[in-house]
Amino acid sequence: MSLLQLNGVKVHFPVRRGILFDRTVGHVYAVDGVSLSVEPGQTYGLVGESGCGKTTLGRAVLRLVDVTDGEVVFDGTDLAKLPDEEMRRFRRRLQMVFQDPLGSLNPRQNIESILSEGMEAHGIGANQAERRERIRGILARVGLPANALSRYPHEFSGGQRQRIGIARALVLEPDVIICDEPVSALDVSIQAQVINLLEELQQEMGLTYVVIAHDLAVVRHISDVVGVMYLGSLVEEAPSDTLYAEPRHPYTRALMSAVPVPDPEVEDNRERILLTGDLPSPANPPAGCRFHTRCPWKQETRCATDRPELRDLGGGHRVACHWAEEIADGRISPTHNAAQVVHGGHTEPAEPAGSAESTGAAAAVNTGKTEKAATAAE
Ligand SMILES: Nc1ncnc2c1ncn2[C@@H]1O[C@H](COP(=O)(O)OP(=O)(O)OP(=O)(O)O)[C@@H](O)[C@H]1O
Repeated sequence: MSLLQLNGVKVHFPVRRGILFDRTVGHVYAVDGVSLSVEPGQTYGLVGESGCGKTTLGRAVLRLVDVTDGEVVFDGTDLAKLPDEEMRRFRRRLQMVFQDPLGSLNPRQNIESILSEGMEAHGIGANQAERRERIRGILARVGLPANALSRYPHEFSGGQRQRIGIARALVLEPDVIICDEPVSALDVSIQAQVINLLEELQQEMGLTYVVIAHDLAVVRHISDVVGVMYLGSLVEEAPSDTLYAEPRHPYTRALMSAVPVPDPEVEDNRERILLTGDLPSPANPPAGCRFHTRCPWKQETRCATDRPELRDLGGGHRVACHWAEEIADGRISPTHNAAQVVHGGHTEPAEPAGSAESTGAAAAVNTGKTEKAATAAE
């Protein structure tokens, strides 16, 4: 059985107006019907552009924001509708590690006090001496010096502060840790150390992770399963290796094509899908497929009218695109009239504007390549 299962989770924030902010004039559809499951001991990676609802989804699992609709089933109990009093029993078992370690640590508390706080609240340790012993053990395990106990957050480097954030979650002996952009505030040289630490801790303690990140490289390394979010919904989900080898949703393909390849020769020749246009507002999402306004493969039928459900392609690979198979085998090519092909930074216009009806505009100059480089016309 899954340890954590989300069924149709929605988080809609009301947009209020008026002098007293008492008039609801609309909603921000931050999370709009997400279903996924996370198995015990697994890492589920959640990726997507800024504003797609990743953080809100993580916060909804912990009930830090109210769930508008849907279920958050943790270890057999739906947390979404649980009264606050009962939710307290589960709080300890679900912890979060934040992006900005300094911002999430009280600068006036020393490390012992920061780490003791949650333990006291959850009745862990009979007294302070016992709690201190436990904190010492955890600090050593996350690679911090013993004298860290009496020091303050500003005395540590960024990487050390993230280790404190991890220790703060660990002292509560959680089952699930939601890591929200755990390394994006850190130097690249430090990122791998923190990721490795998270992996080691997972193996030793049997932890289950949900790792939220905009950086595909981070998620790839650490995740068993990856879910890609766009404008409040999951558009694709697959075992990590499958997703990276065979991305099926146009948005996932665009995200992947933006990741640089370390080999300069490959990097110079590889093609990229450049998405133009801003992410639409989650307060006013497009009808039909939410990605259709930026999708190079947009079709006249269905895309603007029918919202695609996540459907199973087999082997745990799910995709929310009406045309995933046709795009994959080349039966559908990019359809817009402002296609660009980017070769290692050199931009060449494809067919002249107006050739949209020749649906192979970008494909024509991409013959034999796996990725189609294109920009959306809108
Ligand atoms: N409390 C709130 N009230 C109203 N709107 C909110 C609230 N919290 C988030 N939003 C909106 O919900 C949308 C999703 O935000 P969220 O922070 O979950 O995205 P994200 O993918 O995690 O982005 P980032 O990586 O920038 O944090 C955004 O448009 C955001 O402005």
